[in-house]
Amino acid sequence: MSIIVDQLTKVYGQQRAIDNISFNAEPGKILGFLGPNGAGKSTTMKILAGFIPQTHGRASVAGFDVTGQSLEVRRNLGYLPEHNPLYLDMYVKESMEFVANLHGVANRAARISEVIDLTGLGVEQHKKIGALSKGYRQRVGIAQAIIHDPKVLILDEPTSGLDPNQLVEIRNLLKELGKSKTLVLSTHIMQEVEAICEQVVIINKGQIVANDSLAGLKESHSKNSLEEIFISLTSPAGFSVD
Ligand SMILES: Nc1ncnc2c1ncn2[C@@H]1O[C@H](COP(=O)(O)OP(=O)(O)OP(=O)(O)O)[C@@H](O)[C@H]1O
Repeated sequence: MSIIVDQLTKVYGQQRAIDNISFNAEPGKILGFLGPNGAGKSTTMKILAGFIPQTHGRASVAGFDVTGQSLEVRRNLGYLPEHNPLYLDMYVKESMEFVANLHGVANRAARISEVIDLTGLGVEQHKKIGALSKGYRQRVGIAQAIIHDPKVLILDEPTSGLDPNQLVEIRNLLKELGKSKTLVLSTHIMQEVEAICEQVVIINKGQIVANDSLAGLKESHSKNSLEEIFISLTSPAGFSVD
């Protein structure tokens, strides 16, 4: 397993943002990490990326412990944080060079143009990031996450802000990346999960309420769409879709 989350808990002050959660992810099976606003998705992803420490429990990425082996974790992980923080004053290509340098990427120039092509940044590559539209900024974030060709990708809402054409392109890219890599992505777009994810983990109020294959989840809840299943598992008591 390339990602192992084992009884992980994060407490902020009085609040348990995630509460004793466990799940695994493996290469070749894109895992959709779903949950309502505030459920604990970003918190979990930040712990996996070594950005914040957990309160209890363990997690590993590519066989390395996120607490004790964070350098090895970073080498093997591409992470797109929520809100995609970028240096707005940098030019697109300059920012790619900066990140490629940090990772010690070999054949830098060739790899940068390969990733610019893969993420469809070609036409915008000479602009400053601050001058890009939201969708193109999102592409830069994805490009930076994959520049070092990591084994594991954790992408927090990678398609947020994309128009329908861009959505299709980026989904195809993610699908391609997910064939060989371990890919976990969070999204609020159920259609996206249906289109590219094989595994689904749903978290609600810090606790896991579903962990199954997409097909298995549909079979065990005699509901037609993932949206209906999501609502039945996460909506406040008394609300359901009929
Ligand atoms: N630094 C922090 N300090 C205190 N509470 C926090 C902090 N970060 C997150 N939380 C709380 O932890 C809970 C989980 O937040 P998190 O960002 O992980 O949710 P999420 O599932 O990613 O939500 P969204 O879909 O809205 O992005 C929320 O109630 C949030 O307010």
